[in-house]
Amino acid sequence: MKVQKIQIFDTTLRDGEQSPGVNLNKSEKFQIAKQLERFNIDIMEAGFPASSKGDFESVKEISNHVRGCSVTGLSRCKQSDIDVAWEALQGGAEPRIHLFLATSPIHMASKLKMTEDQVIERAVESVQYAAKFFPHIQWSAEDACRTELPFLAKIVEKVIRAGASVINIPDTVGFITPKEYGEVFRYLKTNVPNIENVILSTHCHDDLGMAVANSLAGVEHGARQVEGTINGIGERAGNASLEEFAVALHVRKDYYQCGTELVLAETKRTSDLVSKLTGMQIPANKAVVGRNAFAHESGIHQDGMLKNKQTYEIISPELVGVTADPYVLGKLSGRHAFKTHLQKLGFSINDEEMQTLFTAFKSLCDTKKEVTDDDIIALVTDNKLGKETSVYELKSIQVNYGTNDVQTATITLTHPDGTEQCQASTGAGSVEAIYNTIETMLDVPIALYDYRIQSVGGGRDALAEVYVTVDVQNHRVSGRSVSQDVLEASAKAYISAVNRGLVRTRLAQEEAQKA
Ligand SMILES: CC(=O)SCCNC(=O)CCNC(=O)[C@H](O)C(C)(C)COP(=O)(O)OP(=O)(O)OC[C@H]1O[C@@H](n2cnc3c(N)ncnc32)[C@H](O)[C@@H]1OP(=O)(O)O
Ligand SMILES: CC(C)C(=O)C(=O)O
Ligand SMILES: [Mg+2]
Repeated sequence: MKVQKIQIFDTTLRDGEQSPGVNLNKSEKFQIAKQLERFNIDIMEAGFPASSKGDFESVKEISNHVRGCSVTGLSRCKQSDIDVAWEALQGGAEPRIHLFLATSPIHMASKLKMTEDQVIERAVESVQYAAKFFPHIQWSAEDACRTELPFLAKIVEKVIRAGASVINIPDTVGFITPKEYGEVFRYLKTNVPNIENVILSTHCHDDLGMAVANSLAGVEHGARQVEGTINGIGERAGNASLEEFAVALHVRKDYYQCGTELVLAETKRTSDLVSKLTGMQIPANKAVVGRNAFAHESGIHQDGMLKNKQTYEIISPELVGVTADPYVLGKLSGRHAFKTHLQKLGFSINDEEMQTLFTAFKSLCDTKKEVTDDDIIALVTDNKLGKETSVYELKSIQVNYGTNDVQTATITLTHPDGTEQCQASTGAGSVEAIYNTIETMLDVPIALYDYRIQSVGGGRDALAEVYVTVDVQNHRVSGRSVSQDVLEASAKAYISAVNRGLVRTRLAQEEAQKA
């Protein structure tokens, strides 16, 4: 099967920056440009040089330093814009200008206040003027998809004759449907002489959620360049999302018989960088790059995936550089996924334990939105602890506190072997004094990793809820306790984490012996 190459024209740094609220500085634009180079895009629209001094500087810097692709800048059909664009782009490897002029009746009459003939004349003279400097000229018919087709064909013919080598057909307001967009390309191909000598390009906006579908329809009807942005950012509802487009072509190569030369493994990294620097968050359910794009939560899907990934996965996450665990445990998960997750955490569980743990897991899911690995470890260790008598237990606690005193805690603890011990130690604060005292009585070294406190309920009689995370012999475990008293809750949470840590250590030793 012969696969036709589709050129990727990335306009994240121009149309993407037109997203309300996005304002990239020179260094941020440069960082994105270097990542786009690694992504191996074909053409990078680095900005609109005549729009501001800052954008001019950015385009110039990118054009001088990016070598893996052709760099372009947007320009109105205006000599002064073209001059500024040449100044910014001339140092590049393959300088390219992107000229545009609106062709729809509403844009010509209301915005440009020009007749059809004046628009043709302006477009032609601008292309001819730009051709004195630039080896590559792209010309765009802004609002092409609301333009009368005979006029569109007429102006396209004239600008090709004037020297444009790429003709872009933007759906500027995201209005067209895939079938109609395909028709526009078909019409131009049959009505414009010499059109086979130029590259036809798509540029679709997502106002009706059809930007990627329209781009694909353009490709089906002869477009060989596709414009879009990373994460689909851009003016209003944004542009065609390049990662969605490229992955659609890759996965459905059998249908489109076309492909890009993007390094798809760089997709996630590129998307994350653009999201971070633009401040535009990626919706969790966004195709290809959303947090949930490769995650399976429901039991039937997880079971299918565990038996054969192809049951529910049409894109392999590795293809686009995603490494996250695809199985999300939640209230809709089933036993197969739960057991597999336990195995991944290093626990082999017999059928009887599995029954108890799965029931405990389901009731935890009813009360907690997100069940983490820490929660699952706590479930397993608590299940063991429930049957254990050999644990540390807090018998009594007394704290001596005063603003001018050294804080001292006196604690009585029962050891796993049943013996009782009483110790006192000091600390910079009451909680530290408690933890120092407990540590002097433990047989294993403990490192406190995290301590959090919150109140449960309101008013004077609110309860204190304390979460503690500790490291016990290379195992990170958490403990929790609720009490009317902050210090008692702190001590109990700590001891609960220590007990879990000891069980966790022993379970790991047992697993190692089995192996
Ligand atoms: C569909 C798109 O995405 S097009 C790109 C949109 N991007 C931007 O506009 C971002 C950058 N723009 C800017 O910084 C400013 O708009 C500038 C610097 C380009 C121009 O600013 P100003 O000179 O103050 O003009 P302003 O933006 O208010 O109006 C645009 C002018 O350009 C004219 N114009 C619009 N498109 C074109 C074009 N393709 N070719 C020639 N003239 C054009 C308008 O008719 C208007 O002219 P007028 O002043 O004679 O009425
Ligand atoms: C400048 C052009 C190509 C554009 O962004 C549009 O028409 O949407
Ligand atoms: Mg646009």
